[in-house]
This record gives sequence, C-alpha cells and structure tokens, in this order.
Amino acid sequence: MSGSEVLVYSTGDLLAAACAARLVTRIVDLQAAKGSASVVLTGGGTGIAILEQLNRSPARDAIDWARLDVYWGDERFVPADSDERNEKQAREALLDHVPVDPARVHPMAPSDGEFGDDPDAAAAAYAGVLAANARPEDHGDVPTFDILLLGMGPEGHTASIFPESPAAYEHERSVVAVRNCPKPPPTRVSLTFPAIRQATEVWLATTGEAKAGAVALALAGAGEVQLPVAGARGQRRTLWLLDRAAAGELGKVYQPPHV
Ligand SMILES: O=C(O)[C@H](O)[C@@H](O)[C@H](O)[C@H](O)COP(=O)(O)O
Repeated sequence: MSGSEVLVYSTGDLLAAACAARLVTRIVDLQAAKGSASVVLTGGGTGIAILEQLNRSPARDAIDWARLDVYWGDERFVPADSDERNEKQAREALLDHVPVDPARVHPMAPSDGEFGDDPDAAAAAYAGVLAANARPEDHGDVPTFDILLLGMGPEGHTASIFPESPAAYEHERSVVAVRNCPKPPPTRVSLTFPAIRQATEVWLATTGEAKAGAVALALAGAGEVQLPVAGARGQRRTLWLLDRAAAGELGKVYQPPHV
C-alpha cells in the first residue's frame, strides 16, 4: 500500500490518546485555515476509545465544535436506542459533551427511524445527505472529508465492507446496505470505497495481535476485495496507527518508524 505512513504505539491506550491529540491539532489547523473541518467517525472499540480520549483531552475545546461536520463511515442497522449503535456510542463518548451544531452532525438512520426496517432506503438517504453536503470543488456527490477514521477486523474488514462481500465490489454508489455481516449485528449501512477514498486523509487505527496478519498483508499490497482495509486510502494521506501487537507481523514485510 504505497504512500502509507505507519505509527506504532506501545499500547492501545497510548494509541487512542495519541490519535485524539492528533485529531485536536489537525482539526484546529483546518478550522484556522478554512473556517471549518469535517470528520468521519467509526465504530468499534478502538474508534470509540479515541473519542473517549478526545473528550478527556485538556485541549478538547480548542476545537470550535460548532464548525465541525460529523459523519459516520458505517452504522449498525438497529433501533436508535440500541447500545450497538455507533452513533449512540459516539454521543456518549464525546458528542453529547461538546457544543456541536446538531445540523452539522449526520448520523445514518436507525432501523426504527423514518425509513423503517429498510436498510437500502437508509443507505440511499445517507447518499443523499452526502450529496447535499458536497460542494462543486468536491467534483461529485460526496464531500471531501478532511479526516476519515476507520477500524478494521482480523479478517481485513473496514467500515462494514467485508471480504468478498457485495460492498467490496461497489464502485458506483457512495453508501450501501450490508447484510449477513460476519460481525454482529448482521445488518448495517456503510460507506463504499469511492466514498472512503474521497477523504483527504484516512486514518486507520487498530490494536491487538488478531489484526497483525491483516495489517501486514494490507501494507504488503493485498487486494481490496479479499482485504477491504487495503482499499482504504486517502487522497493525500493514509495513516496507520497501531499498537505493538497489531504491528507484530510488520517486521516480515514492512519496517515502520517506531515511536
Ligand atoms: O461498526 C463497526 O463495527 C466498525 O465500524 C468496524 O469496522 C470496527 O471499526 C472494526 O470491526 C474494529 O472494531 P474493534 O476496534 O472493536 O476491533
């Protein structure tokens, strides 16, 4: 995966804290430069831990929260009040504790929302939200997200794009419904590769020995259909944030700059 930067941290907690610090700095710089910033959040333990660390950061309110656009890379298609919801977890970890502008926070629909139990309708609606927020300079129907956060699974899924799944072959639509996911819950809504690759920067944050093989394969150039995380690239930057365990197999194929 050419052009990837890899940062390795001694523990997952340090990774989450360091990623939170990076987010503060990057968002503050973006807001100073262009008056606003946009981030795409992810679910999963590492993604939520980053938000929890950001909420605890002494520099948290250096961010102008009212000028931050918040999207999600994927969502579990469950009722709004389900603890499985990425949105609910993100709100509890961070968003409910900072003065975001509700009009600039864009969750994906729940299974008991206006689209009922129809994940295809929820996906189409989110594609419409992205299109409505895209500007002419974005050259399409997806905003150029400033920072897109992702996690990954041991078999190489990212967002809710799983190996050899229909979503891994999707290159037209920006958002799709995902069914029969190996990682519960089984039904989700997810950005596709074209939407993910619209981001200026993609930050992949993962921890644990179970991910080490997929990390090494992705950085060695595996294909995105068999290993979707290999397809998660930013237009200008793809940054991998790993703990030592997740970087454990890199020695065989990749020598990251250890920090
Ligand atoms: O909704 C989800 O489940 C996530 O978007 C998913 O892609 C997650 O980021 C990875 O499965 C990693 O999860 P962990 O960090 O918990 O291993």
